[in-house]
Amino acid sequence: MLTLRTPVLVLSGFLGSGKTTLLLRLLEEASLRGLKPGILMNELGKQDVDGNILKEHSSASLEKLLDGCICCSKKSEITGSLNLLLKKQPDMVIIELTGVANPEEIADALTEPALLGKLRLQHIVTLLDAEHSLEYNSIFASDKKLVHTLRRQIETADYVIVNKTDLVKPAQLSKLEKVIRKHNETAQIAYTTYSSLDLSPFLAGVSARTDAKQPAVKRPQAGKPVPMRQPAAQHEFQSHYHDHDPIEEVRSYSRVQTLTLPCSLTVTIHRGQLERFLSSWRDQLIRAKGYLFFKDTGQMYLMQHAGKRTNWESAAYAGEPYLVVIGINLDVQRFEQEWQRLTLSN
Ligand SMILES: Nc1nc2c(ncn2[C@@H]2O[C@H](COP(=O)(O)OP(=O)(O)OP(=O)(O)O)[C@@H](O)[C@H]2O)c(=O)[nH]1
Repeated sequence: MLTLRTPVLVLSGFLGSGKTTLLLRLLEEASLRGLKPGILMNELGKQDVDGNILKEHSSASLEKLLDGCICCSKKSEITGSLNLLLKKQPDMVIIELTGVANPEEIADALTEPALLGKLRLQHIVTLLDAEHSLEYNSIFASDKKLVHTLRRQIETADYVIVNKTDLVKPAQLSKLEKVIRKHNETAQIAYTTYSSLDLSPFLAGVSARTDAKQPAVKRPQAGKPVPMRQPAAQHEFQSHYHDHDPIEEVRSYSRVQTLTLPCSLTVTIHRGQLERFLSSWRDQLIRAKGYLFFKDTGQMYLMQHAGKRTNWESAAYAGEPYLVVIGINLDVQRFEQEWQRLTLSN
């Protein structure tokens, strides 16, 4: 049977940048296209404000992770929530992150064994508040982790939406564009009010599983659609696409790629070799992890590689070993070739 992974659209951006406003527009557009999205919402507080707004506007399936950031305290719960959503067979999953979440952590969570092969990261969309974004670095200077997270929100996005343009002068937008380009040369940039833009790119390739019609959702506050700006590097951006799974039909255009590589039990590479291999890719690697069996110790290990560090833990995992790699603008083809060379020559 042909199994298609459910496409995932991640909405990131600092508090108040316009994520929920965009989500409501996406739900409206999805409804017009007869699509049934599932939504995972994460809020920092115990009060589910956005979830309540959403319920008023749409009947889309909703899972909530309240009172903690999805990429920190709630990380372990993502798998359960996404599996619950998947039971409702959505045509796509939209994840709205808290303002302080790092989207790469979500890419990481999607590679958990319980989700492997079920979901495909399609796009990471980051919203920026045109009025305040430029001030964040100085306002939050003492909070290095937050400054890093806000930068990663820009770096990992394949679409950056500069929202609330009604509140600023054009000169502010030029400054913002320079900052975006400093951190991300290839993302498509759109300038919007009330997150209003052509949403086709986010829903392209998503098709309905059932004939079930979703009730229409109400429009959020009106704003004129602003066409998506096509940067000169668009062609280059799209060429980063790589369809790893031959039976996969839904393409991913995300800058963040996830690769799952088999690593047969008969392979006899050593841990040091694997560490050297991963560190040779450090410029394009965000994370690598997997269950790997090493003949020299006769032991299965859970390997976690992040930054310059690789941790090994013996594991009781009894399935087929594999390596998951998460990269940014990763040369996927070359990575696969080098991986094959390494594992075949041993
Ligand atoms: N003036 C102006 N207000 C906007 C615009 N877009 C959104 N807003 C308002 O800004 C507020 C925050 O918008 P949301 O969509 O809730 O932002 P968010 O990113 O989901 O916020 P958090 O849930 O706090 O992370 C709401 O009151 C919106 O109506 C815009 O383009 N211009």
